[in-house]
Parts: sequence; C-alpha cells; structure tokens
Amino acid sequence: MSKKDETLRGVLDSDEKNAHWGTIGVALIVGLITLFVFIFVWRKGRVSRRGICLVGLCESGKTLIFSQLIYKKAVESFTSMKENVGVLDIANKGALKLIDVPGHERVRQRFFDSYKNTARGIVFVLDSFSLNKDIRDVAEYLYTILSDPVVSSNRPQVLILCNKQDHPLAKGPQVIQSVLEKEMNVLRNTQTNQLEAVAEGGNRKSFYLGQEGKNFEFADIRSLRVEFAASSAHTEDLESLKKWLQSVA
Ligand SMILES: Nc1nc2c(ncn2[C@@H]2O[C@H](COP(=O)(O)OP(=O)(O)OP(=O)(O)O)[C@@H](O)[C@H]2O)c(=O)[nH]1
Repeated sequence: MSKKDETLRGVLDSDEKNAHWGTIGVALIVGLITLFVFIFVWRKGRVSRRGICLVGLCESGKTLIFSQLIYKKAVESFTSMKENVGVLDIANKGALKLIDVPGHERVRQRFFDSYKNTARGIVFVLDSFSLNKDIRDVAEYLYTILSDPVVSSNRPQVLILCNKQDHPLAKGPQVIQSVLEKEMNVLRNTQTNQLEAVAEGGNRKSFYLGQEGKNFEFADIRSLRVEFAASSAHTEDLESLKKWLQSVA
C-alpha cells in the first residue's frame, strides 16, 4: 500500500470512529431527554393528584369521619348513595380533596372509578368491632381496591383505618392486620385459580397481589405502601388519621 493510500485509510478510519461516537452521543441525548420527560410527567401527575378517597363497607364510619374532618362536628348520617366531597386544609402543605365514597355494594365501584385517578391517598375504613362477622366482605372489597390497575399504576398511599375503637370489644390494628392477611391469602388463592381457569380459555392476564410462593402480607405489595392505624370517630379520636394525612399531603 502506498503512503497516499495509508493516509486515506487513516482519514476514513477516523471518520468512521467519529460517526460511531456521534451515534452514541445522539442516543445518549435522546435517552436523557426521554428520561427527563418521563420524570416530569410522573411528578406532574403525582403533584396534581390531591384526592383522598375514604372507602369501606357500609356503616364503617366514613361519613362521620368526613364530617369530623370537614365540619369539625358530627353530622347524623344515613346509608349514603352519593359521595360527599370537601376541602381539607393541611398546615404548610396545601389543600386536599376529601371524598367520602358510599359503601353500598351497588354504587361504590362506580363512585370509586370516577375518583381513583385523582387519589393521592386511600383510607380504607373498617369497623373494628364487627370485623369477625364481615371479614369476607371487608377482605374482598380491600382486595378489589388494592389490585385495581389504576391504583397499582398511580401508587397512592393506603391507610387501613381501624375505626370504632371506643367499642369495648374492638380489635386493635395489629390483630386486624393479621386477620386480614389470612383472609386475603385465602381470597388470593381462590382468585388466582379462577383467573387461571379464565386464562386457559382466553388470554386474560392474572394480577398477583403480594409475593408468589409465600403467604399474603401487606408489606409484600411492592407497588403500594399500606399502613394501619386506629380511630374512633365517635369520641373524635382521629389523631393517627390526621398525622397520616399530614405526611401524605
Ligand atoms: N361507636 C362508634 N360508632 C361509630 C363510629 N364511627 C361511626 N359510628 C357510627 O356508625 C354508624 C355508621 O356511620 P357512617 O359514618 O354513617 O358510616 P358510613 O361508612 O358512612 O356508611 P355508608 O354511608 O353506608 O357507606 C353511625 O351510627 C355512626 O354514628 C365510632 O368510631 N364509634
């Protein structure tokens, strides 16, 4: 090869290298821009979600909690068929929109569906005295909420509020957590079997709550932070709920 050819080859090699680095540079810039856009959209979505949904079975005490928080007094309530919406000012954190979703089976899903996208937090209220009797219904409703695709994608914080602690036979949050975990475990097995049966016929994908190959525990739901607290709306003891709201706002 002549000297001229070698020089030409060297120039071509360095052009190739430059083009190679150029491609890497462009890919890096595009990747970074995509990441920034993703973070911006995600943060904007989270910041703009200011709703707190109060959900739970009928008679668990949602409306009394709602009126204690919003009107600072008890308001006599009947089984609600419509939601209550109020604005809650949290010191140094701005306003939250509190939504009391009716517990009646016929309407609760419809109302939850129309507010779940705005939820920054979900408070699942249960009656700590009647839990033994209602355990199946409570676990089913809670399971439906926690495995909702919008909930697992938006990842609102979840508080399971063990209300009616003033009742002498009320169970405490720790006992309630373990009773609920056992029931959710049974429910998960049933639901998984049913979904698998459906999937064999069609192509429906099953959603698994918690960790596979292990008994159900709330701590294993990776997409959600689930906490427990006690309250008595009747004696106006809502301190744990107020603290949680302050941390979520
Ligand atoms: N002892 C006791 N009773 C309570 C407590 N919280 C609510 N209640 C009573 O439980 C009943 C039901 O309360 P609501 O607030 O209407 O229940 P809810 O969950 O809104 O019920 P739905 O509107 O049917 O979904 C009322 O008689 C309340 O006074 C509590 O902490 N202790």
